[in-house]
Order: sequence, then structure tokens, then C-alpha cells
Amino acid sequence: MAAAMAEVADMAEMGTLSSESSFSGPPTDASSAAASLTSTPPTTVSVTPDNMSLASEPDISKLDAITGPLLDSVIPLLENEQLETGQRTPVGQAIVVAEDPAPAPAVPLDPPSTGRARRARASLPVYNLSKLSGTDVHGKRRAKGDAVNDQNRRRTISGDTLVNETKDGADEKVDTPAEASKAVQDVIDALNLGWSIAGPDTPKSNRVPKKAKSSAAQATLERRATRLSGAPVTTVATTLSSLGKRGRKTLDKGLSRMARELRRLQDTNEFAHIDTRPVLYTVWKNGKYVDPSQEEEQEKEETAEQDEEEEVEEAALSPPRKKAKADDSTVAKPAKKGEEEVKKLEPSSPPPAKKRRVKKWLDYGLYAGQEAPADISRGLNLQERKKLASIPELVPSGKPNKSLPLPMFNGLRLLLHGRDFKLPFDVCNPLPPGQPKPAAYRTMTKNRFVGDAAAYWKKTPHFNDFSSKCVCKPEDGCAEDCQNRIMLYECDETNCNVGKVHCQNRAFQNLQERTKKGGRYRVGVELLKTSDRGYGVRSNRCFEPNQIIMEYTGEIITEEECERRMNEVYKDNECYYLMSFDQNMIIDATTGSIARFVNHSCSPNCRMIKWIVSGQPRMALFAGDRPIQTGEELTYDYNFDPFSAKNVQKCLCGSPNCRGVLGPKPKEVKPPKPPKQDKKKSVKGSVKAGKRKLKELLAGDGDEEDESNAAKKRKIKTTAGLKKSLSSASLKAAKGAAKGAVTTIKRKVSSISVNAKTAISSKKQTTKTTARRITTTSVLKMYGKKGSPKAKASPKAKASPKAKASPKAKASPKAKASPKPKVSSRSSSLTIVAASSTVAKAKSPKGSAKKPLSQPKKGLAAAKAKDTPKKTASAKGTPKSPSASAKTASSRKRTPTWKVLGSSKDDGESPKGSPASAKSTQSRMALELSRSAKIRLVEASE
Ligand SMILES: C[S@@+](CC[C@H](N)C(=O)[O-])C[C@H]1O[C@@H](n2cnc3c(N)ncnc32)[C@H](O)[C@@H]1O
Repeated sequence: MAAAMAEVADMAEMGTLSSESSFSGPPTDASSAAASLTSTPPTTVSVTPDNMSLASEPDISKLDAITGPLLDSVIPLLENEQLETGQRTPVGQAIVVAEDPAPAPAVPLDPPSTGRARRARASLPVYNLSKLSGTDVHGKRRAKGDAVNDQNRRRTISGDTLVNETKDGADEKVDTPAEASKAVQDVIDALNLGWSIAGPDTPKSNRVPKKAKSSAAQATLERRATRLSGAPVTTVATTLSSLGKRGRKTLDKGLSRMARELRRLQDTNEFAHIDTRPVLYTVWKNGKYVDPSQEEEQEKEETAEQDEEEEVEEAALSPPRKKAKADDSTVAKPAKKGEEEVKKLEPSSPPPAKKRRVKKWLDYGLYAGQEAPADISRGLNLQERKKLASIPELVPSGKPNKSLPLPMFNGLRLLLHGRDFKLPFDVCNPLPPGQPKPAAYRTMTKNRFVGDAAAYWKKTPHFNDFSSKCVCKPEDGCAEDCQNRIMLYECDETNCNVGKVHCQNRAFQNLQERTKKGGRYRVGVELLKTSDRGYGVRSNRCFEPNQIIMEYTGEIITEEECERRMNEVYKDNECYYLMSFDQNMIIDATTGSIARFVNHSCSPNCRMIKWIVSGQPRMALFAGDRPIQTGEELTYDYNFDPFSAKNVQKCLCGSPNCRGVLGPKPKEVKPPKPPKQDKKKSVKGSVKAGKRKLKELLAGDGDEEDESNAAKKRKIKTTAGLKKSLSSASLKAAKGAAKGAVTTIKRKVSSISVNAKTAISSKKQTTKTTARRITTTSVLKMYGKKGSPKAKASPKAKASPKAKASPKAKASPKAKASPKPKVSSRSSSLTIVAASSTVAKAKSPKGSAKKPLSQPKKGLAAAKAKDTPKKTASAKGTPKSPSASAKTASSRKRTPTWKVLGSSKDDGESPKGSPASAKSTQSRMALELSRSAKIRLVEASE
């Protein structure tokens, strides 16, 4: 040991230990050591006699800069010494450099000095042991724990470039701190000093046992190795990205070494995130993984099943063809042979090509799985069943509709009650603003009685009769069978048996509700200026068939008042808005509703019908049998009967069946009956006629009367009950009769008359012929233009059936040809005027029943004149006395207006003259019919 120390000392003396490669031994005392280390540059090892002992320095950390080669040379010496002496250097006296004067052999620790300046060599690597060992993180402290200035702590042992001397003498550069650290550690371990590089300098709390320390060092090395291998690329990238621009630049320069590592990796797929592994697609069904191999098998099975199904379907669909094929043995046999051959070859042949899957369609709709009812009418009420029977399209054909089945039960009802098409609310097409308006255009929304008209009205039978209640049931809904409807009485709270909810016979109330709020759509009509007929009215929305459109309102005046107005007030007017309203009343719409502007057409789309609403007469325009579209001009048939041929106007309606003039509807001209031979024959004939009529009544033929034959006798439909029991079925018969009439009432404003005659033969051969006549007529009387330029006499005007009251009455075809008088003085006549429900009964003198109109009965005319003195017979179309006619004619002449008569069929019999006047209309009808039936029975017995 001493020799070794001496050797070191010698070396020092010889100056072989250069300042940078020399071993800096610790000073003998802490203070001096500190002073020396701080004061002197750490370039030399002061191996002086006073500080020869390193062990005197307890802080081993002072050896934090040891040059490796020096240790390499020193440590074996120390080891040898230890082995020789058998001593072990205690910790804290690790290296004791004994002062040995004996010269030690020179150790070529350092190559000969190149003579370079120390400063130039400062760039050589210097190993900071504390850094290498990781102890620098604990801070730099003095021995007593004070913080030390970094510059003052530079106790680095520096020297020549660290080299390891290899066996072959070549110098091996130790260029990494890890290797250097390892080398130092190896030296310490070899010396068995129990130190670690981070040993004494490390605070006690952080010190670890040797084993742990070594493992920690190992970990450090390993970590370094990993980093250098380039694995944590992302870490570097992250670091870079987290750095500032400046820092990044700095690092980029320094990263040149790192980039080299990274560059190697850049070529790898892993670096480029390229996954070369095959991608496996998995199939999932209903949340379960599907094994592809199993699925293939399943598909095969399904295909096989489908093939079978298709074969079965084909067989079902085309059995004859298959049969034909089978029959055709010549064709089928070779094919079979071929099939057999194919079957034989099947095992060896490749599997058949996969067939295209046939898509399955759902063909049962929403109601799949439900059995359709065998009886489709199940659940329908009587009315619906009737309707179903009338719509053959809905009757099941036997073939079930699988593609689009109806919703069960409700579907059929939907079709029965549904409409073809319902336009949405906003389909309203009014004319743009600025349309021309008539000069004097005042409106009146409600009728107003003027003068004696109110008193007249109160005398009419329907003033009281309207209140008789109908016998409808809620399910009937006051439809066509409703007695009120038949009589043209609107139902209300007083006369309806059904109630507002179910009642369908409340047109005027509906109209009021519709127009109450106003608005163009609700009103639904507007004025327009036609090119050739003055003003007109058009719809600006659609209307259903028979739907009420608007009311014709104005002042209700008497005929006298009408004449007065025409002579005095309207004498200079070109156009009058006067319409015969009821019996001897006229509605003057000069101040009234827009309906007065509705023009005439020979093919109209509307009807003007008079109703009794709450006991008051009201007239309204209704849609015809077909629906009315938006923008159509509204028209109705005036059924004009010009008072004078001079006043006949040319019709400009433009319809294909235009009559040419504003005249009455053409009527069927019946051939005149042969003149009667004698009373007996005539009685027999009338009896036969009565029988026939009654038979017709009971037969219940409900056919509608032809429009062109308004005066045609009508067969009245009766119920089956009437046929069986005549006596008890009188009411039903009346109802049936009314039912037969109602369709005509609804569809046209024309006359329908049904005569039932009965003759009673007595022993004295006195014959009574009772003519039952039911007339449903809307009495329309229109007063047209005065001195109209269009008013030219036309042949049609001459043929007017209504001209009988005028001096030209002889020219009337009706007057000439009508075989029956409308009212016979002998006959007991039951007259129901559609709007007025007048039940008139009058017995005519014997033998006058069949006399034509050309021979009107004076008696009746007189009686009528007596009953209703103010009534103008001409307006009613009834036979009247020549004086009355003359009077009327003269009055017309005085007033140069031409009178247009409607089909007035009201006989004008006062209800007071009837024995059954106190009873309701229905009761009276029943009474008359039962009487007829009784008469028939009597006849039969005779
Ligand atoms: C009640 S007003 C109808 C409104 C009339 N267009 C107006 O401007 O006041 C009846 C008159 O209109 C005319 N008129 C109506 N319909 C007609 C038609 N089809 N052909 C010719 N003129 C007609 C006739 O002059 C008739 O006297």
C-alpha cells in the first residue's frame, strides 16, 4: 500500500499526473478541502503530504469527478495492497494515499502531453459523477446543508480524454455518460467499497441498499437504452410540440442525433401507421356474431327451400301447362332422360350455381293474420246495408283482396259514407277586387212582409201545419222519408223528432251557420258581370249536390202591391226582380240578396226552392244533382211564362238544349181522350181509372218523373204494409206517397201531380168522381223586363202551357190537349203544394171531371174567387172565369210588363173548406187515401 502511495506521489512529482487527469484527493479537513476546491481550478489532484489521505475527507461526494483511467491504474494497486494486508478499507477511509518516498513505477496513465494549452482541452468530455449517479437532483449543498453556488462547487477532476486501455494497447474512447458511470461503479464494486456513485452525497432518506441501488442504476440504464433505441418516438414528438418556437429550434439542432434514430424508423410501416395485417370483417345479426362458415350453410339451406317453394308455386299457378307438358310424352321423355343423366352425374359434377334470392313481399297489408268477415255487411245499419246494395262495386266478388285489404268493418263503412273527393278549406277562388257592381245595390238578408202580405201568409195552411212533428228515428236522420222534408218544411226544435245532431233537414240553419262569420269562402258566391246577360252570380268555392247555396231574400208583397210598384216605383226600370212566391204573394228582391242576379239557363246547375222555415216562407238557391265547382256561374231554370208574346226574351244561356227563349219548361203534350158517349160509360171509365190509379198507388212505383213531363201523373210508392192491410196502412200509404214525391221535389222545381180518382156508383147512377191530386210545386212567378228589346214573340211562347190565363190562352197546348182539368168542380181534390202543403178538397159538379181546360168551370172559378177574393187566378194556373182572366189580362195590359209564370199548380182551395182542415197534413193524406181504398173495396164488392 505504501508502495502504491509512493508510486502515486512519485507520479505527482514527476508531473505525470496532469492537471486534468490527476486525481484530486480530498483535503484533509473539510474546510480546507472546500477552500481548495473552490479556490483552485479543479484541474489537479493535490497529492500533497498534508492531504494525502482521502479518507480524511468523509464526504465521498467530493470524488464526483474522477477520471476513469486514473482509477484503473490506482484501484488495482489498492486492491493488491488490500489483499496483501488483508485489510479492508473502511468506508470513509476509502483511499488513503500513503506518503511513500519510494518511487513508484511510472504508470503511463496519460499519453505524453501534447503541449496544448489547458483551455484547448477543456472541450473534452468531463464526467459529472453526481449527474451520472443522479444525485444532482438533490441539490448542491455544503456539508452543513447550505446551498452552494454552482460555480463554487465545480470540483471536477478534469484531465485528458478518457480512454480505456485495451489489451492491444488501443485506446477506447468512453463516449457515453452511462458507460462512464458504469465504469466507475464497476471500479467501486471491484474495490468492494460498498459505495455507489450516488452514495454519500445522497440524502439518507434517498439512500438505498446496494442491491436496490444497483437495480436502480440498472433501471436507469435500461431506460436510457430504451430511449436511445427510438421506441418512445411519441414522447419526443410530444416534447417538441410542447416546446416553444425557440426551444424547438434549439432542440431541432440537437435532435440531429435523434433524427438519425428516427429516420431508421421512418421507413417502417409501424412508423407510418400502416397496418399490413389482413382485415377481418365480422358479420353480426341481431347482436350476435355470425360465423361465416355457418352462414354459408344456412344460405344453402334457404336457397334449397326457396327452390322447392318456387316449384310448388309454379305448379299451383300453371297446372294445365304442366299437365299439357306431361301429356306430351314425346317432348317430356327426352327431357326426363336428360334429367336422370344429370342426376347420375351430380355427385361428381360441381355444385350448381347459386340462385338469385327472390325477394319476399308482404302482401297482406296491415291486417295480416286477421280473417276477413264472411259477411261484410255485418255491423252495418239498415241504411248502410241499403247503400251497400246500391253500390255493386263494393259487393265482394269472392276473390279476396290480399294486396290492399280494407280495414275490417270500418273500411266498408268508410266507402259507404265517404265522398269522392273533398276539397280542402282554402280552395276558394274569388274574383280579384275591382269588379263592376250594379248602381243600386242594396242587400237584405231576411225577408220582410210588406202590407197585407203578412196577413195573407197567416191565412195559409202551412202557417200552422209546419209544426206537426215528423216521425223519423235518429238513425233515419230526417232523410228522404222525413215528412217535414216531403212537405218542404225545415225541421226545427218544434217539429223534429230526431234532434239537431241527427237531423239532416236543416238546410237554412246550416246556411246561417255557414255565413254567420262572413268571409268569401263561407259566403261562397260573388257577383260577376257577364258579357251579354247583365250581371250574374258565380261560385267561388265548390258545393255538394243539393247543398244550399244562398237565400233569395227580399220584400214579400201582395200582387196588388207588386202592380203598384211596377206602375209607380219601377216604371222606368229595365229589369225587375219580382218572383211569385206563394199564392198571391210576390217576393220583391230589388232590395234583397245577391241571389236576384242569378241568371236563367235551360241546363241549370241550381234550383230555386221555396221552404217553410219556422212557419215562415223562405226561398233559396240549391245546388243541382251534380256538384258545383269553383268558378261556375250559378243558374236555375226560370221556367218563364211570359204574359205576352211580345215580352218573350231570347235565351242566351248557350246550353246545347237551349229552348231559345226565356220561356216555360216544355211539357209533354198528351193526346186528347175520345169524347165520352154517355154518362154510364163515363162513370165506368172513371171507375176503371180510379181502380188503375189505386193499383198504381199500391204498386209503389217510385220512379222519378221525367223532367220534361212535369204534369205527368205520378205513381206513388207505397209500403208493403199498405198492400196487405189497407185499412190500417193509411198512414203508411200517405208516407209512401210523399216519399215518392220527395225525390222530384229535391231535384227540380216542377209540378208533379198524382191523381187518384174514385167513382162511386149509386142505385140512382149518381156518380161521384173523386180526384186525388197531389201536386208538389214550387210556385215561381217571375216578372221580367219591361219592353225588353229581346222580347220577341216566339213559337215556343205561344205554346206556353201557362198562357191560359192570358188572352192567348187558347193557343196553349195544355189548354187544348190536357185531358183532365186540373181541378174539377166535381172532384174531391187533395192538393199538396210542395211549398205550401195546401190540402184542398173540392167537389165538382157531376160529369165535369174530364172536361178539358178549354171549358173551365165557372162554379170553381166563382168558388175560388169567393174563397180568395184577392187571389189572381191567372197566377195559379187554375181555371178561372173569363171575367177574372179578362181582369187579369187587362191589368197586365195596363202594366206593360210581361208576366212570367212558374208552374203554378196550386189550386188555391182554402183549407177552411176542407173537413179535415183541423188535422195535420199527414192525417188528411191518410184519410184521403184510406177513403180511396174504401171506395175501391165498395167497387169491388159491387
Ligand atoms: C232576375 S234578372 C237576372 C240578373 C240580370 N242579369 C241583371 O243583370 O240584373 C233576369 C234578367 O236577366 C236577363 N237574363 C237572365 N238570364 C238570361 C239568359 N239566359 N238569357 C238572356 N237573358 C237573361 C234577362 O234580361 C232577365 O230579364
